[in-house]
Amino acid sequence: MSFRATLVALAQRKSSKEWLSRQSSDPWIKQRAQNDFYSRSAFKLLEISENYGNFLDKQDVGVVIDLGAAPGGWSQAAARKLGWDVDSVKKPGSYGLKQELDKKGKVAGDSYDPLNIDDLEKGYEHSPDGRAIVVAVDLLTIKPIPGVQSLKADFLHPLTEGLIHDVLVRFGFGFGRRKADIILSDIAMNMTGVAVHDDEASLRICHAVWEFARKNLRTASEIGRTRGGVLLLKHFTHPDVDAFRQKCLVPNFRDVTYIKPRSSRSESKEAYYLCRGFEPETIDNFD
Ligand SMILES: C[S@@+](CC[C@H](N)C(=O)[O-])C[C@H]1O[C@@H](n2cnc3c(N)ncnc32)[C@H](O)[C@@H]1O
Repeated sequence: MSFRATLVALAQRKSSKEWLSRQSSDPWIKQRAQNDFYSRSAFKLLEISENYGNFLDKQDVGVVIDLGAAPGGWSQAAARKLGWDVDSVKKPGSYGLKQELDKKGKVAGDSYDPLNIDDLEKGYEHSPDGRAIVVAVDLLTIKPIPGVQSLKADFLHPLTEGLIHDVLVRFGFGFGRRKADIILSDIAMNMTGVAVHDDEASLRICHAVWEFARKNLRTASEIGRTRGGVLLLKHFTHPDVDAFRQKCLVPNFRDVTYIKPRSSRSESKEAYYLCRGFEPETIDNFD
């Protein structure tokens, strides 16, 4: 092995050790093992809900939309709060995955199809316990989760919003429930390392999620609670994000709170806006 290759190998070994040591001492990762969540992010959501009025526990919540949901920790945590239970599931399935079959007719894998039109599958049957639906959207496949209808799609694709409505109608939540009580966005795009580009991309996602919420979130008055209509939005710190908060979020929600959860690594630039009590200045109909 050359001197340079040895150095690289040593550096890799050192960073692997650091990573392993961080993983083994991370309380959230230990808790994940105990609670069987697909990701440590589940604890961020539970922590935020518990610290801010237990918005996931409200009995009137009928629809939660989880954007950027893979591998599925938030969706799992939300579905469990909404009364879904692993044992109550009758039929596993998912919505919108384009599965590819091999020559023998066995599932060989799945692929990304932004339209997801031709491959609707029957999802979980409703549990007698589950009182609400979670619609999870991600570019990546989400393993089946009780109470969660997964949609493998690009949230930024113009047709994805229609697909989300389709899921809501399909699973029995009808016209009165075509809007969400809670919209969660933990979307994180792949960072390029070029700050200007990454900042722009992250702000673009914030605007897109806000536009989606503006049209698809139930208002506090429709729900009948002053802090009803919740948007939890991940963002990455940079100078323009505060202007976005002031312009788009503050005038349309009763409370907008900046949150850096304990379970979020301190070195990470990520933080959240928790927006409660949706009372938009103007409401558009999406029909
Ligand atoms: C931090 S992860 C989400 C973790 C998730 N909340 C959990 O609890 O498991 C961010 C996700 O955003 C997704 N994402 C990024 N851009 C997206 C887009 N345009 N549409 C849908 N999902 C996207 C990524 O694929 C990734 O799975």
